[in-house]
Amino acid sequence: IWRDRLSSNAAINYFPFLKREDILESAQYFMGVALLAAQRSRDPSTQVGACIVNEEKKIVGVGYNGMPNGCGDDTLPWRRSGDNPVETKYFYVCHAELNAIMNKNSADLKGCTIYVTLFPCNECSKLLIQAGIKNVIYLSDKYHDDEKTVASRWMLDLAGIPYHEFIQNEKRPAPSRCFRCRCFTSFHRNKCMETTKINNKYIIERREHSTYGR
Ligand SMILES: Nc1ccn([C@H]2C[C@H](O)[C@@H](COP(=O)(O)O)O2)c(=O)n1
Repeated sequence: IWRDRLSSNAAINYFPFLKREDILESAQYFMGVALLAAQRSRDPSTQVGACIVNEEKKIVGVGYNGMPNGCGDDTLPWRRSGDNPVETKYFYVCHAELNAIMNKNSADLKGCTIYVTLFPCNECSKLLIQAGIKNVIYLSDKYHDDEKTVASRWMLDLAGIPYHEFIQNEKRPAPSRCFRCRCFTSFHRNKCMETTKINNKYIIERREHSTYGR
């Protein structure tokens, strides 16, 4: 019981190999990066972020929707509709996926996964397919029934690229704890490591103990 009451600072002295178990999952981290990137967008109605991750789970490209470089955020229109389509944003804005691909910091994107806050449109899916991206994880699908999205899904299906909605992991399972000492170090779930400090040195011994009685 007294170990339960130790502050985490004190606990690390008694259990030098103690590590945090309730860390951010990798998928949440990558979608989090995409959401953060989206906050850089100047689009007043829809901000989109994309994060491309390679097979080693390394981030290799991040982007958000914005006007092309050098074209000026204050010059081109941000509105959605107008008498003339030339006066709307749609002819100009670079999508998050395009920017994430163009910002890539690796030789190619073959086998990568893209985490994107909005389902890719048909133009973006063409880019993703041609870039060799193998998996799409999206957050919002608010244009699900638009013709562009229907065409997008068709192409992704034909190219054999799976797409999955990102599911927020709201209720995480409690991290496993040692039954006896209640520490969070999963590898000794039933094997408690007793640590004693003798002559300023930590002596660590493993003690088997039963799983009953917490
Ligand atoms: N997969 C997508 C889809 C759209 N975008 C960008 C393009 C526009 O800036 C904005 C959509 O604007 P709305 O029609 O909702 O006013 O989102 C993107 O980057 N990636």
